[in-house]
Amino acid sequence: MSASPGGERLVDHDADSEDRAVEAALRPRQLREFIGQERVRQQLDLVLRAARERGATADHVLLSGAPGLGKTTLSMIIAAEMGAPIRISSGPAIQHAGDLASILSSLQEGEVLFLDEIHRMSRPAEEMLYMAMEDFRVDVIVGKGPGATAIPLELPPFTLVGATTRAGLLPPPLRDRFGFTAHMEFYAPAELERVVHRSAGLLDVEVDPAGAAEIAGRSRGTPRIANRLLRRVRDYAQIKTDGAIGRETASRALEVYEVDERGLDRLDRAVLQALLKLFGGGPVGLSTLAVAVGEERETVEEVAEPFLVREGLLARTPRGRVATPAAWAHLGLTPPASQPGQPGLFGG
Ligand SMILES: Nc1ncnc2c1ncn2[C@@H]1O[C@H](COP(=O)(O)OP(=O)(O)OP(=O)(O)O)[C@@H](O)[C@H]1O
Repeated sequence: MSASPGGERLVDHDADSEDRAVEAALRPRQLREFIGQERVRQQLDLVLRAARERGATADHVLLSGAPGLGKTTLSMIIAAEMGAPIRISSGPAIQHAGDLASILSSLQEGEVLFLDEIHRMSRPAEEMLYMAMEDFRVDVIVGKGPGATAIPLELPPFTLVGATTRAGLLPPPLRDRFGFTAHMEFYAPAELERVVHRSAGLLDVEVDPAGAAEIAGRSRGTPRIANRLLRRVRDYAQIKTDGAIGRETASRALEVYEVDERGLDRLDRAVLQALLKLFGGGPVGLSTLAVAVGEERETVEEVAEPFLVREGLLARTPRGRVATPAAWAHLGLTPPASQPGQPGLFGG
């Protein structure tokens, strides 16, 4: 997983090393323990149960969705539900067709192969995967130049679970070879509250419903972030209070870590503040905005903006970045009255 620009952020969707160390302990192991994603769960349940009843290997599954929504967890659940072993690798780790051939040729019958970031696989490996998925066969090329020969290699039936941040990043021939595609959505606050309660139980932390709601509301719809905020609030509670987490403790702790009640962190707020206070709400060009907050253009564009756009606080327009009325309200500021004859972009 690539590190985000802009340094370590508590609200980053990607896993840091601490996350990876605890995530294994917090992962649901069975489909019925997996919180939220009702539709995906129901559909997957049917796919897996039907395959089990037929005594067959499950169809290939493509999982798409933002980092931290549970794709790795689901792939492990698929293996567990099928009573099959799992092999984990990722697109960037498979740069040569030979890398893939060696993984495929060592799979056991029915094994689940999880390929994270499958859209980042090299072209030759991708082409080898087409045949492997469809015919459970690969051609291993031996030798070079005119003397090279293709040796066909039969593979045992396996289930490929591919994960990608966007299914649209996949070439259609690859996408079409998955029998089941599931798109994972951001989680609703009530679902994240359940994630917080469940993780608190596993970590042996006491959290009341209001405390869980406070953490869930700041977690950007993402279980990984909910789990991370829970751990930071636990630290605070341990040092500053009796260790139990209620609304007050959660909100004080997250103030210390600069994650506001909507899940914005220092960088997100700096971008909004510059946009509102220095540029009257825009439109302003991305580069100008980046200079104003003292960050790289890419950091503003890739790290801060996606969440601000998703939250309806910022809009990208052909004339530049524009704050929405919700942005003014969130920072407790009043938008300037629009010029006569020049209605605001949002009808103000
Ligand atoms: N539906 C869920 N219920 C409970 N916990 C969840 C759920 N989804 C994810 N989690 C927890 O969130 C953390 C991150 O999940 P996971 O690693 O599966 O995400 P991911 O989508 O694979 O992310 P990445 O693409 O970055 O690898 C894990 O600790 C996992 O236990």
